[in-house]
Amino acid sequence: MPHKVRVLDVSARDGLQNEPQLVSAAVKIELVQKLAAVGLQEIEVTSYVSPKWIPQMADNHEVMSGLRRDKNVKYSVLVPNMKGFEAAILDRPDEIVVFGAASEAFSQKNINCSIAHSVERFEPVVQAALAAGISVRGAMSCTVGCPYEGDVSPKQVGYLAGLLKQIGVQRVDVADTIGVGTPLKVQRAIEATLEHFATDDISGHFHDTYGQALANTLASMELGIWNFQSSVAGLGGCPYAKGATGNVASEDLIFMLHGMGFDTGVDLDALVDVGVYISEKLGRPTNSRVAKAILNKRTQ
Ligand SMILES: CC(C)(COP(=O)([O-])OP(=O)([O-])OC[C@H]1O[C@@H](n2cnc3c(N)ncnc32)[C@H](O)[C@@H]1OP(=O)([O-])[O-])[C@@H](O)C(=O)NCCC(=O)NCCSC(=O)C[C@@](C)(O)CC(=O)[O-]
Repeated sequence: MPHKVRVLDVSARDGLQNEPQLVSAAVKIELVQKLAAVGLQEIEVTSYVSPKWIPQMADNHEVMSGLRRDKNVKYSVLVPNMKGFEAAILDRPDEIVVFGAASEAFSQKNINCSIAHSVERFEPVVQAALAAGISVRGAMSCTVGCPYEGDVSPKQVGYLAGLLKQIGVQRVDVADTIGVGTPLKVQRAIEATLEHFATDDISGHFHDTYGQALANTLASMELGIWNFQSSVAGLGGCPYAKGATGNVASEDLIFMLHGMGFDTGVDLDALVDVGVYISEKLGRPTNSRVAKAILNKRTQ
């Protein structure tokens, strides 16, 4: 078991990117500010991708430049290529995220190129970011299962992790994009990643489609992993992973971690209110079971 944990909230990016109705930049800014105010130290804010592919993220500049930044918070953004990097750098993110996939089919659907080509595209982005003093994370989608190919082997995960390491990516996310992972499969994916990255440099990013995300979190912790990503109110999904639901809810993850005696630095009650804020803006109830329980208790 690790001695500490860190939670990175991805709701403003992963959580909202799949929403069919455009959410205003003002609401996104408010969401990010509220997440920082309740104690989250890492927040994924937006992505600099093609607005034709992901219209919800077209306001990336407006959102990033509209933030009142907290110096204790690391603000990250997704960047798929140099065009995205050139736009992102104007907004001075603390970290950029290049995003690849362990499955060829998902790579093609998501970023319109093969795994090998994606890494060629990432290389100058990584070099430019590091030269500018910006940290670089690599997201690895479909590390246990792919919506197009089915099971994904640890060998495929190790292949991508090795390529990302070679081009200078500093830390990586092991993502279960469609939430089909179960604890032992997730451990195999993490072990394949550990051949290239240190325990401290690996995060778990688990979608909760089949209700396995917390079990997968615990299984990752058994391997010493202590960085996890989640989304307030359990928002999220990728437009290229149909049927997959949101990330594990930040409220659920933090409730579990607090229950295990970890200090996340996050005020859970206040985080529940952030989930209520964004859920009301989206016009539907929260997906977080912990938030529902806390809200029920408040009305008793
Ligand atoms: C990667 C590309 C851009 C390649 O897209 P492409 O069509 O192959 O690229 P292209 O270079 O041929 O350019 C085509 C058009 O896109 C424009 N373009 C090109 N690049 C950019 C850019 N950076 N920003 C803005 N515009 C851009 C470019 O200027 C051109 O515009 P046009 O001349 O047709 O008007 C495209 O496929 C894309 O944007 N895909 C979006 C992928 C995405 O955002 N997916 C969701 C995030 S990943 C995820 O959710 C998974 C994760 C991370 O959460 C982990 C997990 O759970 O799995």
